Amino acid sequence: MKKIVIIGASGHAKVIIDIIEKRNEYKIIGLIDSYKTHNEKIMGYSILGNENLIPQLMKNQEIIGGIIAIGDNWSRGKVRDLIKSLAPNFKFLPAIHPDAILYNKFKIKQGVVIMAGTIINSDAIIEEFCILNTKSSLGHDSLMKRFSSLAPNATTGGNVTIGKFSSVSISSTLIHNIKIGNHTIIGAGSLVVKDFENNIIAYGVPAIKIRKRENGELYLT
Ligand SMILES: CC(=O)SCCNC(=O)CCNC(=O)[C@H](O)C(C)(C)COP(=O)(O)OP(=O)(O)OC[C@H]1O[C@@H](n2cnc3c(N)ncnc32)[C@H](O)[C@@H]1OP(=O)(O)O
Repeated sequence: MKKIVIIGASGHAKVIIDIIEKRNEYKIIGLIDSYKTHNEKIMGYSILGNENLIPQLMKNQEIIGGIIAIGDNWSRGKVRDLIKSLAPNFKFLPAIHPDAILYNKFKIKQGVVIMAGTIINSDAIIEEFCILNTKSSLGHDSLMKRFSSLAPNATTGGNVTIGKFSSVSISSTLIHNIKIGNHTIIGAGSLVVKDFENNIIAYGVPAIKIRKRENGELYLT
């Protein structure tokens, strides 16, 4: 079985480890994390070190790549860029739960994570490194741009666009034809009935613009 690492050691990483174990396609040799203690164990897997260790693991342990298990969209992008610069041949694998429902011709791109109970409907496009969290639902003909995410139970109607690095938070609903700009956060439990531009936080029922936000501002603390 091909060997991989998981990058990240949070609760999100635990859910991804469970997906990999269920699919039984890759052997996880350990976790990569910059913040947790070396050799600390998560779900039985040791933290091996930080991203700088990856070139050595590719050479000595023959890992082929791994999955970036970082929920924050901006941080996931930064870590992807770092690994790409350290190890250009590292394969950024997807993690797709066997109980996700994907339309027949769905194309899986690198780094995409799709969790249990998610539904992706016909002709929806999901770009690289997006997360579709537990029981989220993406409507037909919708587009999720790179590094965007749907939190658990987030739902979109058909023909929706979610911009780069943007996040639709837990249990929010977007009606059909909505367009969300880049780096925008739709807060938890919102009902979105109009478009929102780049770099804002919006929430409520119906959702309204609350304030501006900078690229990379935290939203999962
Ligand atoms: C598996 C997983 O766990 S995946 C992660 C799941 N979690 C999520 O999706 C949550 C994402 N985060 C959110 O939705 C946050 O509420 C954010 C990012 C939109 C807003 O966060 P902040 O700007 O830090 O808001 P903050 O917490 O300081 O609250 C400010 C005020 O807005 C209110 N508020 C914050 N979010 C919302 C919301 N979604 N709806 C209504 N009111 C809200 C707060 O109650 C507070 O009100 P108050 O001033 O009267 O006390």
